[in-house]
Amino acid sequence: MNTPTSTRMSSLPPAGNLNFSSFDKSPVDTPRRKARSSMLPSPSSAQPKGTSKSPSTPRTKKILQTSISASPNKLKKAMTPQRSQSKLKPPSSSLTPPTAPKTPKSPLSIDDRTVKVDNSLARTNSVTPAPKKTVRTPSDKVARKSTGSLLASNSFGSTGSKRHSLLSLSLSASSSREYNSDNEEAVKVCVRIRPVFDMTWDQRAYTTGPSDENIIVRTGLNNTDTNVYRFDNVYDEDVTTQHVYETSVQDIVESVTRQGRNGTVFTYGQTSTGKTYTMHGIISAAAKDIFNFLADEREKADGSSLMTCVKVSCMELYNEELRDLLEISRVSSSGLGIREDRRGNVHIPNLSERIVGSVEDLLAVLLEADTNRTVGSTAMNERSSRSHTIFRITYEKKEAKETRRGGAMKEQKSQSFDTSDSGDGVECTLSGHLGGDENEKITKKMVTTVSTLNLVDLAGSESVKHTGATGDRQKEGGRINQSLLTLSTVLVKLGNKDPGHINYRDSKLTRILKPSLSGNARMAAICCISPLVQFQDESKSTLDFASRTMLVTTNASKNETVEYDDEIVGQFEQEIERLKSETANAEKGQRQLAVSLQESTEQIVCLMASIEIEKNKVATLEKQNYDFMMQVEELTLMNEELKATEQKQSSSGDVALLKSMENLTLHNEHLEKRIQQLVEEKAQLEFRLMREMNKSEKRKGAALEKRKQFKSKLGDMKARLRDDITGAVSHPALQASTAR
Ligand SMILES: Nc1ncnc2c1ncn2[C@@H]1O[C@H](COP(=O)(O)OP(=O)(O)OP(=O)(O)O)[C@@H](O)[C@H]1O
Repeated sequence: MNTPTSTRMSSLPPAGNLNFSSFDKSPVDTPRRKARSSMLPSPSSAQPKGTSKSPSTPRTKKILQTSISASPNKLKKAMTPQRSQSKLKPPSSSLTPPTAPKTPKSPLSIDDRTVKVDNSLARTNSVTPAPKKTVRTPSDKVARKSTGSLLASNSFGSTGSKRHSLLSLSLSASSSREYNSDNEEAVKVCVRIRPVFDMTWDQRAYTTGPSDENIIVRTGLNNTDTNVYRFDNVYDEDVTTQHVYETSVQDIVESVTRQGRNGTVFTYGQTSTGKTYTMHGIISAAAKDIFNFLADEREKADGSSLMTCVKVSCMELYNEELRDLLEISRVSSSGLGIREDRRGNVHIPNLSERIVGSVEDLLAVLLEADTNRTVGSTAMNERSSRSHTIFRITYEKKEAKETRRGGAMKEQKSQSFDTSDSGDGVECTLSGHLGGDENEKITKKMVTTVSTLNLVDLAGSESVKHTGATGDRQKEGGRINQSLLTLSTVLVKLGNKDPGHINYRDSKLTRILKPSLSGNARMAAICCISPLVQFQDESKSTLDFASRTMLVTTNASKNETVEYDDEIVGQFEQEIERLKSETANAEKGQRQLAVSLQESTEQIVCLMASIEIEKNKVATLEKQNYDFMMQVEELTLMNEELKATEQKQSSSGDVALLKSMENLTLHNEHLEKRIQQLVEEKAQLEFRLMREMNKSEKRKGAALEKRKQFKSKLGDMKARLRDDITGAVSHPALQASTAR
C-alpha cells in the first residue's frame, strides 16, 4: 500500500470550532468586490427575491495592465485568502442560512485599496447586462453541442453580441450529436472563475459576458486578441457557490429525489482554483434541498405509505488506490476493490455507508471524510487535495401503491408493507381505509427507487512550474495529471458521434465513474479557473476540457423497481404499463409531428412575408431605376442645349482672328511641306555623294593597280637592260678593241 506522504488536516482547527460559513449564500467580500461595491447596487436591492440570478453578478470589468514577475510564494499569496486554513467548516447547529465569511485580509489598508480602485475605475469597461437565460429548446441544445469549437475575433466589441455567438455556433453545429430519446441531454458544463485576494495580482486574462454563457479569453501580444468560449454558465469571481448550485446543479439534485435518476457533479481544474471550496458548498446546498424535499414528501404522504432513507459514503482515490474515508482504519493493504456486474453497475465492496437523518448529520459525515482526506501543501495551495474524492448520497424510497380497477384507475395509499430493511431515517406507517365497491379489483405494489448523487471533487491538475513540487509531491502530481488525462480521453471519445470502444479500465477514476459517464446519470461539470494571466496556459487547458465535455450526452433512466402482491396480476400490470408507455410515446410522436407541422406553417408564413418584403424592395428599385432614367434623359437634353448654345456663340466670334489663324495654319503647313522637301533633297544628295565616293574609290584602286603593273614592267626592263649592257661589255670584240 502506498503510504501517503501528505499531511492529514494538520492545518485544520479542531472540528468543534469550525462552521459552514464558507458555503454562504452571500458573496465573498473580496477586494475586487469591495472595489466595485461603491458603484453596484447592494445584493438585496439588486436581486428580487425568488429569482435564481445571483444578487451580485456585475458585468462591469476592471482591467489593469501591470507587469508581474511570478514567484511561487507570491502566487500562493495571491491565490490564498488570508483567513482560516480550513476548507471545511462543521455544520451550524441549526438549518439557518450560513453567514457571510469574513473579508480576507489584504496587504493594503482600506485607504490604499480605495486609491487603487479609483485608478482602475477610470479604465472600467461597462458591458451591457446579458438577457436573462431562457429555457433551452432542442435546437439550442444541438447548437450548443457544437461549442467545443473556439470562436475567434479581434475585438471585444465584435464578439460581444450573443446573437453573433449563436450564429457562429450554429454554423459549426454539423459535428453535434442528435438527441435520440426523451432523457438524452448534454452534460451541463459551467466555468467558475475564482477570486484573487491580493490586489497586486491584477493582470487578468479573462472576462465574462456579455451573456452569462460567455467567457472571453484575451491572448496575443498585449492581450489584444480575444477568443470566446461558450458554456452553459460562466461564473465571474464574485458569484456565490449558492448561485452556482442553483443554476447548474439544483435540477440534477431534484431529479435524483423526485424522479429517481442518478446524478453526477464534478469539479475540475488547476490546483487551487476553488474546486473543493465549490464542491463543499454544493454538497451543503444539495443536503438542504434533499432534506427539504424529504420533509415535503413525508408531509404529503401523511406518515402513511412512504419509506425514505438517505445514505452517504465517501471514498478517495489516492495514487490509484481507493480508500474509504469513513472507515479509514479498515482499509486493506491494497485499498478497496472495484466490481462491475453484468449490467454494467459498479460496486465498491466493503465501502461503508452512513444513514443520515438531517442536513447536520450529512455535513458531519462530510467533515469527517474531509478530515481523513489526503492533503498536502504546495506553493499554490496550503491544503491541496492530493486525491480525487467521491462523496456519494444515495436516496432510497419505497412506496406502497394500489391500483384500483373497475372503471377509472386510481392509486391510493397502502395498508401495509414490509419494513424489514428500514433503518434510521426510514418511515413506515399504515394507511387508513381502502374504499371502493365490491367489483373493484385492487392491485397492490411496492415501488422502490434507489438513486445516487455522486459529488466528485477531482484533484487539481498541476504544473511543477507553479506548484514548485519536488519528490513525492511531484510524483503525486504526475499521477493526478495522468488520471485526469485518462478522464479527458474518455470524455473526448464519448463526445464523438461514433465513440467505438472506450477503455474505462485505464484508470480507477474512469472505472468508478463509468456508470455515470456511460450514460445513466444526469451530469454537470464545474470547471474552475484562475483569472490571472500567469495561469493562462492551465486555464486554457481547463477550458478545452470543458469544451470537450460539452459534447458528451447522457441518458439517465429511472432507477425504479416494482413488486406486485399477486404475480399474475403483476404481469398484467406490467403489460398495461408497457402499453401505456407505448401509447404515450405514440401520442408524443403525434404531438411532435403537430409541432413540426406548426413550425413549417410558421416558416411558410415567414417566407411569404419575406417574399413580400423582397417584392417591395424590387418595386422600390424599379422606381429608383425609372427616376434615374428620367434624370439621364433630362441631362441628355440639357447637354444638347448646351452644345447648341456653344455653337451659336462660336459662329458670332472674331472672324479676323479666325482668318489669321487659318493663314497661320496654312503657312505652317507650307513650312512643314518645305521642311519635308529639304529633308528629301538632303537624302538624295547624301545618296549621290556616297555613289561618287564609291566610284572614286574604285578608280583609285584601278590606278594603284596600274601603277603596280608599270613598276613591275619597269623593273623587268631595267633588268633586261642591265643584262644587255653586261653582255655587250663582255663581248670579245669589245674586249679586243678595248685592249687595243
Ligand atoms: N470562490 C471562492 N471564494 C473564496 N475563497 C475561495 C474561492 N475559491 C477558492 N477559494 C479559496 O482558495 C483556496 C484554494 O481553494 P481550494 O482548496 O478549494 O482549491 P482546489 O482547486 O480544491 O485546490 P487543489 O486542487 O490543490 O486541492 C482555499 O483557501 C479556498 O477557501
